Amino acid sequence: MAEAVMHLRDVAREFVSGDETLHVLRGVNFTLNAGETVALVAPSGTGKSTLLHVAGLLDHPDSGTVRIAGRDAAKLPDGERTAIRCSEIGFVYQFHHLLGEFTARENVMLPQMIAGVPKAQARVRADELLGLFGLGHRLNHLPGKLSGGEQQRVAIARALANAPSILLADEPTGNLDVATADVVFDELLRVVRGSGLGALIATHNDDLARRMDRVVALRDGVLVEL
Ligand SMILES: Nc1ncnc2c1ncn2[C@@H]1O[C@H](COP(=O)(O)OP(=O)(O)OP(=O)(O)O)[C@@H](O)[C@H]1O
Repeated sequence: MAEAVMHLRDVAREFVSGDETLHVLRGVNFTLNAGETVALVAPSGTGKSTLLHVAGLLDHPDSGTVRIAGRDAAKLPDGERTAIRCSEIGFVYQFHHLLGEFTARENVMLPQMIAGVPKAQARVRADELLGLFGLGHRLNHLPGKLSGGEQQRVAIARALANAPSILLADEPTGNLDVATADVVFDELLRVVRGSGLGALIATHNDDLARRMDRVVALRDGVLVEL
């Protein structure tokens, strides 16, 4: 049986605005297994980012459990949550969010160095990851000198830098033109499948969703399997 890398149970999240309460997540149950790719689909504004942020330990649920690496991370103190996030979770956003004053290589080295990896080792891993995305000739380029597709490839490489067990991605190719999105998405799936981690990837694109192993949809605050 596949090993679960993440387990969400009865996860709820609401936002209060004035005298109105928006129940975005109403009891999400979800298991992500090692080695599987899962598409998260839902109309805009229904809570995909909220769910990814709670699953990625960037936000707290109001109730429920977020089990990662055998522990309920939702209830841990911030320092321990950060440590789990750093070692277990890679996050890719729709916009690359690379640090503009650092080269592609340095952007991929940084999370490793924050995790305590020696500089020389971090550099080897950065070069290896960027090579997997065909960027061996762009190592010393600043993000501003890269194309949109290249920037997003660097952001994906950065998310994988600390060899996480979970990759979470929020519309990772949503900001690219259709042809580039197609290629970058296939590269992402190839590298993810080659590394054996579990990936939950939000997308509005049905064609991209179909390339993944499973598709789940967020409907009225709960996840349903499609
Ligand atoms: N911090 C917040 N405070 C108040 N409301 C919020 C907050 N974060 C999100 N929301 C609301 O929760 C709902 C879900 O937002 P979320 O960003 O998760 O949607 P989404 O499905 O990711 O949308 P999109 O696909 O457009 O990015 C929206 O109505 C949004 O306005």
